[in-house]
Amino acid sequence: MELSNKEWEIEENRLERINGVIKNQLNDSENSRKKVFNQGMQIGRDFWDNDITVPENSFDLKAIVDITQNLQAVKKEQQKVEITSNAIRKLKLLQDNLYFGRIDFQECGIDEKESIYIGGGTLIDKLDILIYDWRSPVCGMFYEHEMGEADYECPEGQIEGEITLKRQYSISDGKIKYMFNTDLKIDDDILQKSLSNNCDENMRTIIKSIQKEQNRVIRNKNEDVLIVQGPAGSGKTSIALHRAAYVLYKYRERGLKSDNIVIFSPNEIFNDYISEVLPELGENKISQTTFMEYAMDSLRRNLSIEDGYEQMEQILSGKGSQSYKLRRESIMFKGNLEYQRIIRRYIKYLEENTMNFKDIWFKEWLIITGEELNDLYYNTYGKWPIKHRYKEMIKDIECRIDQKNIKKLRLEQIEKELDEDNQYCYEGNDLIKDVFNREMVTFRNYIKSLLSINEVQVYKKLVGDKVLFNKMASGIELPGNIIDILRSTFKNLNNNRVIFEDITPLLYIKHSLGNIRNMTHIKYVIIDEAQDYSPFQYKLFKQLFPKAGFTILGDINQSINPYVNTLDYNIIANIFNNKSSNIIELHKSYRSTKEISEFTKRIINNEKIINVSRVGEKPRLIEVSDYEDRIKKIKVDIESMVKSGLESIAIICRTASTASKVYRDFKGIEGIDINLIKKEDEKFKSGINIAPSYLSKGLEFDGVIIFDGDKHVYSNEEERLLFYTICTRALHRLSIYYKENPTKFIDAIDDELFI
Ligand SMILES: Nc1ncnc2c1ncn2[C@@H]1O[C@H](COP(=O)(O)OP(=O)(O)OP(=O)(O)O)[C@@H](O)[C@H]1O
Repeated sequence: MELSNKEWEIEENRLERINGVIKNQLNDSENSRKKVFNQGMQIGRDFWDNDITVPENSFDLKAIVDITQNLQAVKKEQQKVEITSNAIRKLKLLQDNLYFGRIDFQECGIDEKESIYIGGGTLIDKLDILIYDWRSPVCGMFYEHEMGEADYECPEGQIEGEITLKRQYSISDGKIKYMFNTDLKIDDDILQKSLSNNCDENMRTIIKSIQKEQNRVIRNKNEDVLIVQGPAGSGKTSIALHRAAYVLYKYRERGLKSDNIVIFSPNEIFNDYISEVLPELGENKISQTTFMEYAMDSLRRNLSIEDGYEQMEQILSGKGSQSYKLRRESIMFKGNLEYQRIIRRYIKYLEENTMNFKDIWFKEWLIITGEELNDLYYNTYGKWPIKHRYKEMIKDIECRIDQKNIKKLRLEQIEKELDEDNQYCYEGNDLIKDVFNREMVTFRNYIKSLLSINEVQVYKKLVGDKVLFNKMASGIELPGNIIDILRSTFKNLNNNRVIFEDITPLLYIKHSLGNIRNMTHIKYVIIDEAQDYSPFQYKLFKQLFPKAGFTILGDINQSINPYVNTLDYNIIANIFNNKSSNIIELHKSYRSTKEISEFTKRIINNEKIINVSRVGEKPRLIEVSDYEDRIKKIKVDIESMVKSGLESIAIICRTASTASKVYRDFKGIEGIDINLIKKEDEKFKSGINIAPSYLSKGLEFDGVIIFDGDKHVYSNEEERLLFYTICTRALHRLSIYYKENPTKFIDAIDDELFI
């Protein structure tokens, strides 16, 4: 709807006021930052000029108080600088993206209606709220309601009323480029415009066009466990990050900070890709990690640990062999909850049954009897994890060494022994003390080795002892080749090798023994690509983060590893059975054009997926005669994509070894600047990339070229979801290359859906 000149004038005047207010606030903040910075510098200078130092080992109370006070003052000034710098950063962000929406809301029982302008942050001038943060309760109505009756919940309760106007804006360089009234949902112009853009090197925020179903996840009231299933491109990662921003906003007053939130994502490249969303939303970066990074930090340094990609590569390349079958069974068995039960029983067994301590002597002195040790282990400290019991028992032994006056007695004894033996010639007590200290080091090391527990040894004992394993597994159905699985697990552990599916049991054992601390400071955990974690991994997450709420987002149809998937979100909900959980399903997909989306949803035969995106070209199936022809045709394809304005293009190969070969072949071609995505990469580069299938997950590209969409390459039914996942990475163009026959996964797709 065209807006009148009068309307334009009103809006432009208001915008001018806002620009002025921001400019003034920025000036004030800059000045106050300078001031506090100078104050801080002055305190620092005085500190050094007055030479306030405390001599080493001094107990001069006045000097210590002086120094502490000065340090506190410097710290306070630093905090003030940080606060003003943050305010400046937020104001600048707001200046660049003022506001994008407005609703006029007439609250029931109140005469005056209020115009609420919605932007990336809050702007207040005196008592007037000029821009509302998109996360504030009242702004929820912008995403949730159309014109007419509307309500929202705020700390004071439910507010009801009517939306009498809904307007959207495009503002840049402090000027309104366009604006329009809309009584529709926000999946119109602004959304379409945003979706038709090329993708960036970094993921973007979507606050201007968050959709109703997405908003319900972002603002969901369930703070315990929220599980979201959504098709490829439904905005799960975007939602995850916007939810983190929302939670930070909502609980800021309760002290929630960005370092209390952690997000688990599939790999470092993906971490880099999403890293700018929160800063763009005015928040500090939250801690982003991968399961593998966590495992590497937590397990022993001397272990050689396989990552999920090596596991994946083995699954993709070892089909049919005996070792492949064993591996498949091992992955499936070790990821499930039955295996976790076996290990839980085993830990309990260790805690309750196995110890039979012997008397401990130092030379001729009995320090503690086996009976006393048993009593400490099973009774005094019996409620604690084994590691903590040992720690306390070592403290008790130390006490007894003191109580029994062992040092004095032994020093006398050593002196006597040395005197009796004429070959020693010494003066003073140094030699005697040295001898005693050495003896004590040896004794303490012996105690430590006696009272320590190592997760690898513990795990090895379980898988290396068939009788013990069967006892722990009683009543649990085991795979037919369990003996081989156990044998190979034992062999690996014996060689200090941990294969990917053994990481979770090992971490679980380590945690249960008390060798990993709970991360109680983490209050919110976000797990993206949730379908890639096994039920056992969820058990571990629950243990590691006992004080956290969870948002878990995934797509069952993108389970690229057929043997590690959660299959059913109810299983996850059950795992967190002490917390309330909600499962929300999304149905709309935004990433790909209608044509690509129609094509891809038929790969998995899922008619429920609704595409809200723009029109584009149909996917193309391209036959080649041989390898050279494939490279030649792909080169032409890339050139045509670049010519039509696409900026990021991915050639996706099934395995890493094919990707490396193709990369080498393309590297030699003039005029094409190409990058190979490797699992150890930490940065995501836009442009033309070659990637193995499993590393492209979560990412998106303007154009996607499936390098080896041949019948014999993607032949195994278990890889259907992998094929679906890689095709759904495309925004605007999708080409699938094959020789002789394409993969059977497209057999059921109507001919008119591709060219
Ligand atoms: N409401 C929205 N407004 C604008 N763009 C959106 C919206 N929702 C999603 N998008 C865009 O759609 C694309 C897909 O989003 P995202 O990667 O978050 O989806 P996903 O569900 O995590 O995908 P996948 O499971 O396939 O990895 C992104 O480019 C994102 O910016």
